[in-house]
Amino acid sequence: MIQSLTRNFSFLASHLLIATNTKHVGLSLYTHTFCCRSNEMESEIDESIDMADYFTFDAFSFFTLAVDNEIRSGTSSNLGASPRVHSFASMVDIAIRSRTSSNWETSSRVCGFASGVGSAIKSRTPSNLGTPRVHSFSSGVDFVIRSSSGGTDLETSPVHGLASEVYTRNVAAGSSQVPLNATGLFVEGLQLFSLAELVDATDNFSHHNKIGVGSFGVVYGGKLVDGSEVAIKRNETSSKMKEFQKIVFGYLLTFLRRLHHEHLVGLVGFCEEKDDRLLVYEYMKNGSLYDHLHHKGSIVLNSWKTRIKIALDASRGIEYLHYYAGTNIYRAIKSSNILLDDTWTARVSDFGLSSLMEAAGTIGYIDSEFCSLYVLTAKSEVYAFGVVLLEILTGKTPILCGEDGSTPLSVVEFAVPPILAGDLAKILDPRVGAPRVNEAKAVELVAYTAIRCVNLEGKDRPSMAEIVLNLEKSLDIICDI
Ligand SMILES: Nc1ncnc2c1ncn2[C@@H]1O[C@H](COP(=O)(O)OP(=O)(O)OP(=O)(O)O)[C@@H](O)[C@H]1O
Repeated sequence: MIQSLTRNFSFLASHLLIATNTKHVGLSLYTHTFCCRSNEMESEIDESIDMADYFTFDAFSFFTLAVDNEIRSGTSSNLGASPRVHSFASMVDIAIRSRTSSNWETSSRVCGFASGVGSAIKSRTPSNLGTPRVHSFSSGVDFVIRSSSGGTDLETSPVHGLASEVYTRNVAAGSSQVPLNATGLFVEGLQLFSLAELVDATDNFSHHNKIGVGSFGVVYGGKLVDGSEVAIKRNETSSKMKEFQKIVFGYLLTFLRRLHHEHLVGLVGFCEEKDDRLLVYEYMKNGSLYDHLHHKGSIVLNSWKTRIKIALDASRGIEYLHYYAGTNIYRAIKSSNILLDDTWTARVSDFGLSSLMEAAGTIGYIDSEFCSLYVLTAKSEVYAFGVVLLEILTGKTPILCGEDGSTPLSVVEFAVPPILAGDLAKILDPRVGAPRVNEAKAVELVAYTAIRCVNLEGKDRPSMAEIVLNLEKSLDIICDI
């Protein structure tokens, strides 16, 4: 058991390095790489590792959660019996903060931790993190990774000790399969639901309660015992996908629980029982922007002021993800992921989630530059948001079916040439009607921003901060009327 644990921990630590090595590509490609590389690693380390062994990934998540929680709590150890982990966590925190001045404050410490260990290992010189203990920890990880024999000296290594402690705690908590359930304490800020509670909330996941299907699984509307309405995403997917979701679930939660913003759809809690993994979100009563633009034809959206306000709300949510959450984990900017609450305030949903389930994005929103360079950046997300702005202006879907069997056209191809030619009126959604004289200036500013977002090269596109400024100006103009 001890050898197996150590072997698995080394396997997982190897993936930690892969994560840091691919960080520039973003999380979605990281997860893609994760899947591909995991097979290679598996055979390098021990061919007998099978899917059942993946549960230690959750043990690893548990560990990072515990460390992270310790760092944030800044109080006496929640781990109680483990002051060593507490002081280790503090040390990692200091190391991470001293290394960069900026967004570690708000970004995921787990990511920072991975980066720190990754670069210390790669340097293989006295630690560039400044603290020898971090370096020696990373050396320990390195040693375990490199050792294919599972030799006895691993039993005394700090890595083994940590892994062992994590494992013991999981078993002591009564669940070797679903450690996060047993340690809900460490998923601070999220509610842990039992499956029975969610069965009750959704009338046993009835067809009547089903509100959609996405890459994570089926979405149900439900009501909790306290009367609050929620949207519940349940992993009703293939068994292969379920295995993958099992691996990434803890990782996903560590990201999502940190993200709070008035223009993001909040994650309320989760449930993890046997093969079931469910995410419980705030309920967005008025559905998606996509549905209103392309299916429902809601009269509420038949005003330029409302459309610009929705665009601004969404841009603020994405700006938060880019700058304040310190991570480009959002790979699903599209109008179906911009949801509207009961006050018609737009909130971005699915951040993080789609990035784990998909490699690059949805057709129609994929950055033109990504198609040639295969690298996703914040500017790829700006491109996708530009497509959303064009949908808002034109009322057209991202890909327009060709008339009379002609080749389908993207909304970018449809809208950009007339805008550049100064013929904006030609492409505006007729349901809203031509902007009045004073409105025209505001709508023009949105159009001008949109075409900059969909520039072929990322360097010519604006930042999310500039987009927010332009949309604020545009809304100000229209509100002054
Ligand atoms: N919090 C929510 N409140 C209300 N409806 C929601 C909520 N989350 C999702 N939905 C609805 O459920 C449907 C499916 O959503 P989901 O986010 O799972 O997939 P998607 O965004 O359509 O696709 P993908 O997962 O590929 O991005 C959407 O049409 C959306 O309108």
